[in-house]
This record gives sequence, C-alpha cells and structure tokens, in this order.
Amino acid sequence: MALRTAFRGRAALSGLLSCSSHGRLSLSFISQRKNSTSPKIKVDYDQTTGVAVMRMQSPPVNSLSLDFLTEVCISLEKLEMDKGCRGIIITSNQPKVFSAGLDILEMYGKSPEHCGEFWKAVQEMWLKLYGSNMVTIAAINGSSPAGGCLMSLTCDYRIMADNPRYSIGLNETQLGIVAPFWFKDTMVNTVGHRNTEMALELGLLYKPAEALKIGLVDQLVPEDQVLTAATQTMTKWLAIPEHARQITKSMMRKPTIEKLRSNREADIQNFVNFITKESIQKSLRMYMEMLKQKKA
Ligand SMILES: CCC/C=C/C(=O)SCCNC(=O)CCNC(=O)[C@H](O)C(C)(C)COP(=O)([O-])OP(=O)([O-])OC[C@H]1O[C@@H](n2cnc3c(N)ncnc32)[C@H](O)[C@@H]1OP(=O)([O-])[O-]
Repeated sequence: MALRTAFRGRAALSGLLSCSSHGRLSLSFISQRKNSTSPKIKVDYDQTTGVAVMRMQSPPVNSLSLDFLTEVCISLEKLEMDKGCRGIIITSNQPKVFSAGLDILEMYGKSPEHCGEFWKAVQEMWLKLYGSNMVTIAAINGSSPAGGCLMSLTCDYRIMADNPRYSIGLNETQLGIVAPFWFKDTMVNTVGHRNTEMALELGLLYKPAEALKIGLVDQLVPEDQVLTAATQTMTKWLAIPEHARQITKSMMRKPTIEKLRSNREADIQNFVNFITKESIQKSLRMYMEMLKQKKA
C-alpha cells in the first residue's frame, strides 16, 4: 500500500513542481528523474552463512526517496522474519556513490502531507536499522553524504573504500537545513560530542583517511576489497555468542531509539514545519542548482 502511494507520488512529481510557488527549478532537472519501477534494492541471501548482502541500485546516486525507503524497510522486514538470517552487509551497486542521502526532490515543492509521509519513512528506516538484532556492516564503496552517512552510522561496523575522491559526513547545514536530534545522537554515539559538534555545525564531509581518524569509519581498504573485507569482518562478529552480543547492542542503543520512538509525531511535525518554510525551500533550490552547475 505504502509502496503504491510512493509510486503515485513519483508519477505526480513534475505536475507538483511546475505548480509550486517555489518552482524556479528547471524542467530539465525534473525530466531526467525517471519513474523507474525496477527494484531499488537487490538482496542476495546466503542461507548457508546466514548473511544477506543488500545492494542499493537506484540510479543515479541511490538517493533515499520514499519508494526507496519503503523497499529498504520491506527487505529488512523479510530478513528479520527469517530466523536463519544473522547478518546484513549494505553496499552500493552504483559507481562512485554509496548513497547521496535523502532525495531532495521529496522535500522540495511538496505538500506538508507528502513531507510528513516521507519523514515517517526516514524514521522507519532508521528505527529498523539502528534497532536491528542482526550484525550490520556498511561496505561503503563510494561517497556517502548526509542520509547516506546516517545509514552507514546505523551499522555495527563501517568499512570504506580508500579513495580520496570519496567523502562521508552529515553535511546538512551546507544545504541550509538542520540534522534532527536522532541524526545527531547517532553521530555522537559514534564519534563523540566534540567531533559531532564541529562536523554538524560546519556540515563537514570527510575524506576516508580523516573519517578513519575520528572514528566515523572503522576500516579503510582498497576499493576492490570492500565487500571481501566486510564478509571477513562479518565472520568474526558472527563468532561472538549471539545472545550476549544482541543484549549488549540493545543496551548500547536503546536510550537513543526510545528518544525517537516517544517523540515520533512531534519530530514529524517539526520536520514538516521546517522544511516547508519558504526560506528553507529557497536554500534547497539553490543547493540543487549548485549541484547542477558543478556537473556542467
Ligand atoms: C532535515 C533533513 C535532513 C537531510 C538529510 C539529507 O540527506 S539531505 C541530502 C543531502 N545530500 C547531499 O548533499 C548530496 C548531494 N549530492 C552530491 O554531493 C553528489 O551527487 C554525489 C557526491 C553524491 C555524487 O556525485 P556525482 O558526481 O557522482 O553525481 P552528480 O552530483 O552529478 O549527481 C547525479 C544526479 O543526481 C542528482 N542528485 C544528487 N544528489 C541528490 C539528492 N540527494 N537528491 C536528489 N537528487 C540528487 C543530481 O542533481 C544529478 O541529477 P541530474 O543532473 O543527473 O538530473
């Protein structure tokens, strides 16, 4: 049902934007976003090892659209229901990009209702991933800004391709928007308060070596070895007594998860009020134009 709604929303995209009061966004930008119905997530599950590799394959940059998020959640639910599945490796099938973060077109020129539905799906993905009992490893084989970084931060371990052309971080302030408290909390839990304060205020994107230095990623490997290294790490994590590891993970993450769970509606309302402001819409438009110019 949610998936159908997402596809309907996508089909209506160009109409919505052309009617928008914010709408100086060029039609060429919109026309290049195809309404693809091909799967955005490919899951390869090996029953003998109990490990699933979840490959993001939503061209061009694996941006987290409503339909993408819905597919992620459905895939996770299916894997969670399979008692034999013990670990998930998340990686990208797109060249050079792990994920470009939240799909900006889901937040630009959209109705408050749509923004609310979108934000609920972002929350849902985070709750499922951060709260998963399984061992989760991010095999980061490309750039991973904002929501892409968040997705990797939900994992137990992050391995990144040692390629200085790639970067990772929560760069929301660079777009004129603010990372919500649970993005911030996830980052604090990983790199500590001071690193998070600097990273978030300045919207820093880190090269792999810098990311390793502050603990934003756990390991760097040559680009062609990211998945192999993730598989090797998974074997080590799965050798730990499962029950003890799961309880420990839950103990570490529960307070952060509960904070969002008990404030979900207020958080959605905050997001909708914020993102639909004229000034924020203007920032998003300018950022998208900047992305376009960078490409030209
Ligand atoms: C409170 C809210 C919290 C928010 C959290 C977020 O995650 S906010 C998100 C913050 N995210 C960011 O700040 C990341 C912004 N993106 C980037 O920095 C780069 O795209 C890249 C480094 C990921 C890949 O570089 P690259 O040279 O390989 O690729 P390229 O740059 O040539 O892009 C190819 C096409 O994809 C398009 N597009 C790209 N991203 C998005 C997006 N998020 N959405 C939609 N579309 C996006 C881009 O316009 C272009 O479209 P065209 O012209 O083909 O129609």
